[in-house]
Amino acid sequence: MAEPLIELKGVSKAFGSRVVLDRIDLTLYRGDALGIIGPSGTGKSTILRIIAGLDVPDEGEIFVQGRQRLGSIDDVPDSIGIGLVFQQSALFDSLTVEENVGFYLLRHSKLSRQRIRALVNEKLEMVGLADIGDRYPAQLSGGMRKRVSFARAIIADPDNPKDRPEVLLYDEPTAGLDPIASTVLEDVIRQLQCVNVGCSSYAIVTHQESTVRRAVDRLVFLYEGKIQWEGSAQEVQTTDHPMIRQFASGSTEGPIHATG
Ligand SMILES: Nc1ncnc2c1ncn2[C@@H]1O[C@H](COP(=O)(O)OP(=O)(O)OP(=O)(O)O)[C@@H](O)[C@H]1O
Repeated sequence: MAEPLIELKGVSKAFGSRVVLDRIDLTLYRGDALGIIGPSGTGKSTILRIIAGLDVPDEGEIFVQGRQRLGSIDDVPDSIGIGLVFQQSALFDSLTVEENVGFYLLRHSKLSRQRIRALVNEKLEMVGLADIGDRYPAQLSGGMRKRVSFARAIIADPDNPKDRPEVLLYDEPTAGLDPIASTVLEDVIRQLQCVNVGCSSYAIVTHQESTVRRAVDRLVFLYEGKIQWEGSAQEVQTTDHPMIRQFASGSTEGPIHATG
């Protein structure tokens, strides 16, 4: 049995009077490629923020490698690194792509500029954007900016293994990308899981069928604050669970109510 890295037990979260998560139990195991799916506004990003320690639940417990986390990441650092790849790509407009991707290493590592440049180029190549290091964000398409911010999120100091998160959380990494660019990122996500020893598990929030197919092994379906269904990425195609069938077909008829 794989080692549980992060466990949410009875986790609830409300914003004002709106209960977004209602006593959720969810475990992320070592080696997991977990997909979190569900209609918009059902709390998928909130779960990622709670796992990352950026948000604190109103109720429930969180265990990281069996040890209870008390408070947020600012209160007590976790025993493992957890990285969150945000949904929105916030690049610095006044910096080049190379400076954006190398931003963290330029400020926080002892690596030479030359080494950082090589690492930046490697990451840009991984996301299919070689040779754009000297451009500025304004000169890129929205999809390119998204891939640059992805490259920035996965760069780490190779001389400092602690710098590389063991758990990566992806919030809609392929949203708005064309099918080929999506495939490139889905492959990178898998590659990071398999190649880098320290980066063995991830959870990914997605609405893209191709991302579920290519980058996910296990899935949970979230609706009305609860995990309504759990299964493998293959089972999502075959299950007769009415919510999954409705969600997969995009029908407005069924147990899921369209929200604004
Ligand atoms: N900081 C906050 N303050 C108030 N409400 C919030 C906050 N964060 C999230 N919410 C609300 O909580 C609900 C769940 O948001 P969340 O972003 O987790 O949903 P989601 O499932 O990731 O949605 P989507 O698929 O559209 O990205 C939404 O109704 C949202 O408006």
